[in-house]
Amino acid sequence: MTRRKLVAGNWKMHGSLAQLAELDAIAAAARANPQVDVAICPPFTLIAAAAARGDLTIGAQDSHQNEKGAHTGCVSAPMLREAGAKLVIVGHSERRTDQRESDAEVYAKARAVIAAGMIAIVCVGETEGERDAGRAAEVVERQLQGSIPADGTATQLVVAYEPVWAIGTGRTPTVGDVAAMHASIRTKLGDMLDAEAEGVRILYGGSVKPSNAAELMAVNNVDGALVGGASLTAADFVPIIEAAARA
Ligand SMILES: O=C(CO)COP(=O)(O)O
Repeated sequence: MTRRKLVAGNWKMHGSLAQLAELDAIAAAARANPQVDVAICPPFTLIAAAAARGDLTIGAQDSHQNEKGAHTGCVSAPMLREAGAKLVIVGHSERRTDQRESDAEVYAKARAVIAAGMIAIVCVGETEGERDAGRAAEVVERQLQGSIPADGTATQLVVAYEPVWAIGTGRTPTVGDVAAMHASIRTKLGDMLDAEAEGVRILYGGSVKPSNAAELMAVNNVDGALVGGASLTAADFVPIIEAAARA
């Protein structure tokens, strides 16, 4: 099956109204490469302004699992949808660490995002210690088992494999290690989702840059990228979009 590649930028806690000017060239690159899906996930405060431009798919970086309620400081999936978000990252390792999010919470958030009519990008990935101990595949399989809704909503599901030790470090796994992990994720998704697993895109994330994007995007079962630092400027992000388009 051919899966459309998705290149999504995660701005994390970066950006400003002024920085939305970067979206001019990013949206132009998205238009010039229609075979690739492109999205930017800015902080909550910028979602509405970014989406109002109308020229680029905009997402969010987290969602509460409930639709509404007494949860000071939180934002729900229907609120994100109303602001213009089309997809939501859930279970990023920074939230699993900083906010101590469990697989069960990530599962609930993914379900909320899907129920609100958006795409959930569910992040998984091992720490360096887990990889060194030979447990990377086992850890990722456990995260998938606990965080992925397996109830017939696979068309709104994307998985992002982000090895924690590769995020923001400039280090990446070997192409062989990425291929092995993405194949093992595909197999696990097959166990959980049956035939629908073939349509689920598996993104690679962690120090994706213009210089390594082409080789990463060419790996079997790599259906795009979740990009942090290199998504903050069009100068870095556009070549990654172009590499995905050529892969
Ligand atoms: O965490 C990431 C995307 O969600 C990856 O971040 P970097 O691309 O900055 O390594």
